Amino acid sequence: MSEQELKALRVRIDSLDEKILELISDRARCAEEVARVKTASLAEGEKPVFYRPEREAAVLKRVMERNKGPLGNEEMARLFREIMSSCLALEEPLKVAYLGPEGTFTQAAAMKHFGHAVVSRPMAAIDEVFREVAAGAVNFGVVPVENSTEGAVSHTLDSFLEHDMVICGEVELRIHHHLLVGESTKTNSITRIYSHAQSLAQCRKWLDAHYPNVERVAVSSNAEAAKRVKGEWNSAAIAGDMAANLYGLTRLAEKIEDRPDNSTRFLMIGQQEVPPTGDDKTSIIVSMSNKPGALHELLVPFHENGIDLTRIETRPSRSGKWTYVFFIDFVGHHRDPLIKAVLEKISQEAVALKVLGSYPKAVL
Ligand SMILES: O=C(O)C(=O)C[C@]1(C(=O)O)C=C[C@@H](O)C=C1
Repeated sequence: MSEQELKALRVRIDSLDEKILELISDRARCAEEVARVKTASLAEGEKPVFYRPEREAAVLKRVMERNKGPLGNEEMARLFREIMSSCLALEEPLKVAYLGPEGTFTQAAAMKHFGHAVVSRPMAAIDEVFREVAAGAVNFGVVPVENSTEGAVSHTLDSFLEHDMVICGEVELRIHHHLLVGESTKTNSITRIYSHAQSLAQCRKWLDAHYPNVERVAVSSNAEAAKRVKGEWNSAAIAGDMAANLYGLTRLAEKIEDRPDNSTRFLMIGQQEVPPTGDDKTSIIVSMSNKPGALHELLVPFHENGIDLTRIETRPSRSGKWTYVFFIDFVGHHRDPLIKAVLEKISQEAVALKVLGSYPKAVL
């Protein structure tokens, strides 16, 4: 390519950037207007609802449907995700608590769902995320709920039993783990590997093969593991890209998770109900009496009405020995007439039924 051609293309890019800049600013002014309209039309004592997950899902889907390339759908939606995040911040800067410290996969999930224009607050434990949301100190919380290799995150499920929370969104993240070392680590003298228990379990076979005699130390998060390794000459950490970059660690081995499709699903929790979008999921907790056939009774109405169950998890109820609750996710919104009828049928048989929330299926 000649210098001349390159120059001409850059002139074109500059001119397109000016147009994009103008359009984004127009869009941002629209969002300011939206905020004004939302505030003006309130009944007395009512608070404005600026964040609208159902609308955000529709905007992102529309972008993906209309995209003709060369950028891929996910890439294009990610750019619009950030534009919308900044527009929302003009209306109201969202405060989001997540399972910290900084650099966790949960933080990456929060950014993937809300974009980067939020005020994010790392919490030391899952329960603290729930408490921060319940206290109204933040608008939303982000917690991991299940991993494709290791199953349910029981701390999260148990927290739902203790707090009244509304699930308003979900996001899935492909999880890649790396073996990380600090500048002072002597790589052939590693005697200890830190990570979160879930991450150690997700890399069990790789560790058995490569570091069979090295002590595996479970810590509160993989970002915490990365933090510890910094000054220790004989240890390594298993963590992801965000933690590696944040703590300036070197990747001794990359993508060491046992399953290449290793993914984690995260939930957004808050106090706000989300209206139907036509492509939603619902999460409920049900406790049944401890009698033969109880689980069968619970599942029949879903089967008879052709409702797609996406997950069922059992946990001790914490209110009696050997009594259990079922966490169930299914496709549909609790305001859909069919789902309403099924939930009514189940509540006739159940000891207790609680709808944790209906929310748009993850778009990104
Ligand atoms: O449509 C709205 O209600 C808006 O507030 C606008 C907008 C957007 O930028 O598109 C911003 C924030 C909401 O979460 C959803 C959409």
